[in-house]
Amino acid sequence: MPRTLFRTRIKFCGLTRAGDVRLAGELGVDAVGFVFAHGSPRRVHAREARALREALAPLVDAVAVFRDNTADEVREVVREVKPSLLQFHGDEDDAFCSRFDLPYVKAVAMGAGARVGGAELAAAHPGASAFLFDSHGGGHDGGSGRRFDWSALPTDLERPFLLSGGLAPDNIHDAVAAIQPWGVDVSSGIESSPGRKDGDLMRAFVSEVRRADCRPDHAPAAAHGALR
Ligand SMILES: O=C(O)c1ccccc1N[C@@H]1O[C@H](COP(=O)(O)O)[C@@H](O)[C@H]1O
Repeated sequence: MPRTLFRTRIKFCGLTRAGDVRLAGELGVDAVGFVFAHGSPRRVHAREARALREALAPLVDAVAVFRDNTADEVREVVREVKPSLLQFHGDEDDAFCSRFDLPYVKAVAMGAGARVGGAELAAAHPGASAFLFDSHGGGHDGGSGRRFDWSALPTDLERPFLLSGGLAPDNIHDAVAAIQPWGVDVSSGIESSPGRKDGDLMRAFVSEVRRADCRPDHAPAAAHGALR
């Protein structure tokens, strides 16, 4: 039976325990995120994240997640944790996101029925290596476990993107099959409580993504989240 070898990237976000970081690596996850956003129940300090990073397997990216943190806070994290990618979830502009000499992902607020154009996003953040569509906005925070209306995703985005917001083992197969994003990002959907990941849910999430990747119609050329 022919299989299309297209692999959706997976990021697990909001890890706070070394055991969860180790398991993410063993499951073949591409990246783990450490949250430095003030007010998040998953927030870790730079020193804690540095210790967590030591539990990370080789070839797995560490992503530092911010929401309107100061430049000094971002610099401290970059120095201590040495992330390979930054993720900005607030109102940061391109000049701010670009000043740390690391690739960055810009989160786009899709809450409250927001609609955005791909060209508009690329113009606002020309330095972004990818965009991440999440359900925050309209009074809701990131990491809330809420979904947004996927039909609002821009169709003209010529940049890889990550799908996020309310993803979980019971909906991720259909999400990947329908949207074919470059990658997916999950936090609440693999947790037993904020910051504490559940091994069974982590395993089930990865295996459901891979099940979707193995669909015969999952072709990279058709994927609108693919690199061009
Ligand atoms: O996870 C958080 O607490 C968080 C706080 C502030 C900004 C972003 C945050 N996480 C991001 O939220 C989504 C995942 O949300 P969900 O719980 O799976 O619905 C993801 O992009 C995280 O990076």
